[in-house]
Amino acid sequence: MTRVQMIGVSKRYPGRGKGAAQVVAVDDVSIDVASGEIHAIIGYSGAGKSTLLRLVNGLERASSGRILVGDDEITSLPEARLRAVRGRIGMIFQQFNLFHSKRVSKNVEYPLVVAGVSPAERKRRVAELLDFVGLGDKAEAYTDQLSGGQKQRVGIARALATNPGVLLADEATSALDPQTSQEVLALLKRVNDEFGITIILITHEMEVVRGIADRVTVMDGGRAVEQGGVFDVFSSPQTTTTRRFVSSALPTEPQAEHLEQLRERHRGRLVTLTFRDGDVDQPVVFRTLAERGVGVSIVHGGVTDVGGRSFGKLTLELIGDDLRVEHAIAALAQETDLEVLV
Ligand SMILES: Nc1ncnc2c1ncn2[C@@H]1O[C@H](COP(=O)(O)OP(=O)(O)OP(=O)(O)O)[C@@H](O)[C@H]1O
Repeated sequence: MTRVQMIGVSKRYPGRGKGAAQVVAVDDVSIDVASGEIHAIIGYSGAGKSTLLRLVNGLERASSGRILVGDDEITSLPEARLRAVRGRIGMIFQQFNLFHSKRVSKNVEYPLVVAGVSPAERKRRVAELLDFVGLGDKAEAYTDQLSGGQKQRVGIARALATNPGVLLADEATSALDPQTSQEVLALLKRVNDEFGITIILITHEMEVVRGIADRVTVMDGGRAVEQGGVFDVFSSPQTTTTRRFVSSALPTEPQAEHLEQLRERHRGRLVTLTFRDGDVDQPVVFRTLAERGVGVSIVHGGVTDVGGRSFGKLTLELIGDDLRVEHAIAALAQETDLEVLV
């Protein structure tokens, strides 16, 4: 069980070219990842995600701030000690980073050879790991004979070989099709559930966060701009970056252009209701409208699952006499999160 603490971490690179300003890739980021948590770091290209991950496993040194992995302070360890600590930090990559000319078993065995494990124990462990990732029958195959999903399974088996307390995943499912991506995410969830391994995954895909993460940090321009439980962050986004992510994967209110089209087809009043994990009883909404003699049709939105809780935005067209519609809106506004689209 391993906690990972990043405290005020920054990484600055010298500017490229004479007189160029330095690049602040990571800017005063603090993230406290609890032992056994799955923490997603999300952000667009250039936000500083990969740099932060390289600082956590000590591949690069932070310019300032502290990083602790369990009891080891990565930011102050000499290189020789860092090598030992890296054995307790597994890592998987978007492009899998396997040895293509080697058999699957040799890829998985490699970290055990480096760690000086005996041949008999290596053989036992490799068989156990390949069984765990569902590739027990592929031990003698060459990795370039495998599909993308199978290659990532080999990557996961290799990352687990030395029993790490933490697994770092760098865009681990970005090169995979949606179905295979879901299978790999399910495997990562098993790694977390069965071995209690803390997982930090960086991604630009909302589906990854929505599917398996407990908490999320949103990065933008090197800074952590939002942080918290997945449901809390995505159901009430505070920054433009988070809102853009949310709108790519969760139901939203119709955006300006779409709203125009909706108005052409729907002449009644348009309102958007937000539902957060059962805080509003949907039947109550429809009963309130019916009791007030207001007709309703759903014109946009939906309800979906975020971090195991339900979240939705429904845009409704309210149809009927103006006064009745006004009263219905006033009544709903008392009980729900309602926005009148003007
Ligand atoms: N070695 C380096 N030297 C100079 N600048 C760098 C270096 N590594 C990263 N950067 C810069 O730091 C910023 C953050 O890059 P980083 O790769 O960490 O972002 P990212 O969020 O992981 O994006 P991507 O998903 O595209 O990799 C970028 O502006 C990048 O150009």
